[in-house]
Amino acid sequence: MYCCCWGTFLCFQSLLTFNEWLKKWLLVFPHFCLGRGLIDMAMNQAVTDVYARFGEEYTKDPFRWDFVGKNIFFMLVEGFVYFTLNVLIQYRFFLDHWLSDYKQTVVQDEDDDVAEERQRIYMGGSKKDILQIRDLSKTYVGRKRAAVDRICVGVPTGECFGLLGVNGAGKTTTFKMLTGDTDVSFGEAAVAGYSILTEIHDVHQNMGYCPQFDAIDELLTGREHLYLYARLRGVPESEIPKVAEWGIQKLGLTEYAGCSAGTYSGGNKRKLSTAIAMIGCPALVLLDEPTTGMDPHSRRFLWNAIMSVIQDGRAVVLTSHSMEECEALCTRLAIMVNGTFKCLGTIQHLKYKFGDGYVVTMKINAAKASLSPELEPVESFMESSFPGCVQREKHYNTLQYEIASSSLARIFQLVVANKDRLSIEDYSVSQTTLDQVFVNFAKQQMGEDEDVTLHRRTARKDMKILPVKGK
Ligand SMILES: Nc1ncnc2c1ncn2[C@@H]1O[C@H](COP(=O)(O)OP(=O)(O)OP(=O)(O)O)[C@@H](O)[C@H]1O
Repeated sequence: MYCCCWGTFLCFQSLLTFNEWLKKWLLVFPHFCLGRGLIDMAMNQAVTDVYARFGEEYTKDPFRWDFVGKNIFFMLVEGFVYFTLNVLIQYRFFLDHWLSDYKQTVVQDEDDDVAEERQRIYMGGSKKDILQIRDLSKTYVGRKRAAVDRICVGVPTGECFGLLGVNGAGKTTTFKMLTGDTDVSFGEAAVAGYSILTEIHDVHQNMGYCPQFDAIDELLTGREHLYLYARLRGVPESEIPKVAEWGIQKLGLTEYAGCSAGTYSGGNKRKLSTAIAMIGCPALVLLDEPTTGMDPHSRRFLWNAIMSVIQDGRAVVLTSHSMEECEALCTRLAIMVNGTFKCLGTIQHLKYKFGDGYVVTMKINAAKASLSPELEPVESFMESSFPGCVQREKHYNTLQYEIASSSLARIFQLVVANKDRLSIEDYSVSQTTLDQVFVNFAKQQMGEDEDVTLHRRTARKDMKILPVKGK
């Protein structure tokens, strides 16, 4: 019995000590200080009431240190400390220091156009560009590999810059960093001279964004959306109806402008999202796959709207999985793989540099109607005239070759000169499509986690499906 009581007492003592210790340590939380202070004051009032019932006076100074004084003191100190901490976090004070290692790693195996653009940005050559991106990077928490890895680009006025890449390449993450939707892990970017790190409100004033998934309110009509966003963008009240009507006309939404957006088809929602991005004439318009789900007519309508933005001397950054769209709109483009730019330049330049050269298709005549066309002479002619050419297809009377290292004029010259001798009925010469260039790069994203470098034409053949050698 004695032991049991002694044990309980000891346990009680240690609990009391623990309680005292906890009451001290929990003072670092302002919520605890406030709560504890209020409880102590309430208890003090209860004790005063009890004393009063017995006709005695009980007064205790509430500001005493061991009463509410320490709680008030800690709350004051914490208010100052936490506010300072908040400001430092807001302005990325710690992040910049923690991530300083990022700066020191060198980008390896970079395409020369991408490296040239990087140098241009480093040397300050993009000062006049509407969008300047310098080493912009993002690594999501829990991810080993960066979703966006030190990309550099400058987009001048009057340019439509295309950002291509397979799913997961990092296009949307880039947009999210530019719009402030997600934190930047490293690097910086500026829109119309305003930094996305420190002047995001000014950035928003100069930027329109059409996100990949329509951010629209199902209950508002198309017109109401445009009114709302025009107001948010700071369009003067008297001009809002005019601006909203402009958006409705521009994107062909006249018929649906009065209907609630919840009833819109997928394509019309995209149109509305694009109209919202364009409202108020921002200097930079970011469009994340704006034509997804649109019919060809609407798509062309939207292309015209995008063209008018470029002609206005503003800039557009566009992501799309339609090469046709990129060919129609983009003045320059970059293909993103695993968060990095693998190539950058005009479409023609990329086709020439990374494309498979030219594709020659020939139809061969039979010497007599009863005989099969003779393909061997044409095959030996192609192999001797264009060493290294690759036979892509061989059918009954058709041959198709891929010629990497020859000029268009030489191909025409040789084929025309030997046309009759080789019984070539007709032929066509076409350049590599942007699709082929894209597919070559896309293979890298689908491959191993480790980056694979794509070199110019010499290395390109390694990546191709083996040609048909149907002899
Ligand atoms: N919130 C997130 N948390 C963790 N990882 C993410 C998050 N968002 C994107 N990622 C990862 O970052 C990488 C890039 O994704 P992102 O959405 O930017 O690609 P994308 O090029 O826009 O693809 P898509 O063409 O499908 O839109 C992917 O590997 C993706 O899984």
